Amino acid sequence: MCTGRGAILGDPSPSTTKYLVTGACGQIGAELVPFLRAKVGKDNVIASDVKTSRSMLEGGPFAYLDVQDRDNMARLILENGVTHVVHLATLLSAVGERNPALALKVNIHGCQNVLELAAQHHLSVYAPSTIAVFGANTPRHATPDDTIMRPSTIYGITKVHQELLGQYYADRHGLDYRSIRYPGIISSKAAPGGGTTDYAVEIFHAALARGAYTCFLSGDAELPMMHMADCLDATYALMTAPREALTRTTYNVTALSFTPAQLAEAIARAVPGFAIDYRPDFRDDIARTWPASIDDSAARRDWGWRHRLGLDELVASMLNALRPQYEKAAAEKAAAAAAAKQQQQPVAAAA
Ligand SMILES: NC(=O)c1ccc[n+]([C@@H]2O[C@H](COP(=O)([O-])OP(=O)(O)OC[C@H]3O[C@@H](n4cnc5c(N)ncnc54)[C@H](O)[C@@H]3O)[C@@H](O)[C@H]2O)c1
Ligand SMILES: C[C@@H](O)[C@H](N)C(=O)O
Repeated sequence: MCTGRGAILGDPSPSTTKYLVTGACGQIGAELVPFLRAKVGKDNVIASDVKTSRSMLEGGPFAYLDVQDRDNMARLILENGVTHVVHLATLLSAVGERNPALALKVNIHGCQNVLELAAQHHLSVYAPSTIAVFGANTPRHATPDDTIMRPSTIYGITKVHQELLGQYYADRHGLDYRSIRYPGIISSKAAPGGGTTDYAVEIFHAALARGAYTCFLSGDAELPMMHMADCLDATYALMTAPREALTRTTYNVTALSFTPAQLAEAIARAVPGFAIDYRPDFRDDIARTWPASIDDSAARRDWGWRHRLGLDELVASMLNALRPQYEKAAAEKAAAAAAAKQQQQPVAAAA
């Protein structure tokens, strides 16, 4: 049996659209799921993952789904009348290098299951790709959409596979498959899941907690980046763009590029005395193979992509979002220390 709706991503009308989001509890899903629910109604977005959180359970429908389990994925799709799959379940670059066998299984089989079921049941698919599809012999500056793709990480290899397979299903089966090659995504809600660009989130927590950060990339490792607010806007813009406006299945998208040293300087302007030092590890070697900047002119031309946050706005947004939790923690710590001191005083006086 097919659900047979022939859904297209460009038609997000609340009455016909039902999203299944895989890997929904990760850095991007934790914000994309509420964002989509605000657009199409909470019951029309089924979140799924192999882990969960209180906010995910309270926010709307949630199902356990290991993307390697094709039968369970099929059951969820058919029982819920799913029309669109947003496929986020992936092992990122650093965790992928630590466990390549698992990354191959989750990333390759997960993507194959999504695409096969989508073709069979006439669903649409949005599945992000990444700058990790590029490699050491790709042009590093203003990297175009179509260029050399010989990645050095298992993550990058699985994402090239995803891009090619998505294109294949679009060509051979008319599948509405859409993808953005995200740069590093910077956000304040969920922690990043183990990538090379994670430093650009960790640094804000360290600045507020300790006023100092030891970076696992070198100071001059320039990479393309984007704030989550821009990531959500770009994602929804591509998902809802009219199909006839699109000239490709996978688009480069970026907002800005910076090095760890430049980010640290911008943070120090807002957190006086903030200091950074560098202890590069294997992730620095990965970063050296990725683009420093991206040409996203096709996205800007075809579906009107425009980013909103530059470096200073991004830094201000992250610090404003995170500061209350660190101020609360500091106040609680001070209150606990004062209470402990008070308890000790009568003992000291009696002695
Ligand atoms: N965050 C970024 O900076 C970034 C950049 C480029 C591309 N992307 C892409 O965006 C997508 C989402 O990335 P993210 O940053 O949210 O990743 P993440 O690591 O934060 O989240 C991935 C989620 O997948 C889940 N997962 C792992 N194995 C699973 C399995 N077998 N079945 C089901 N779920 C499983 C994890 O529990 C986790 O919640 C990925 O396709 C990634 O390649 C992310
Ligand atoms: C860039 C991206 O795909 C992810 N943030 C990683 O570093 O692995």
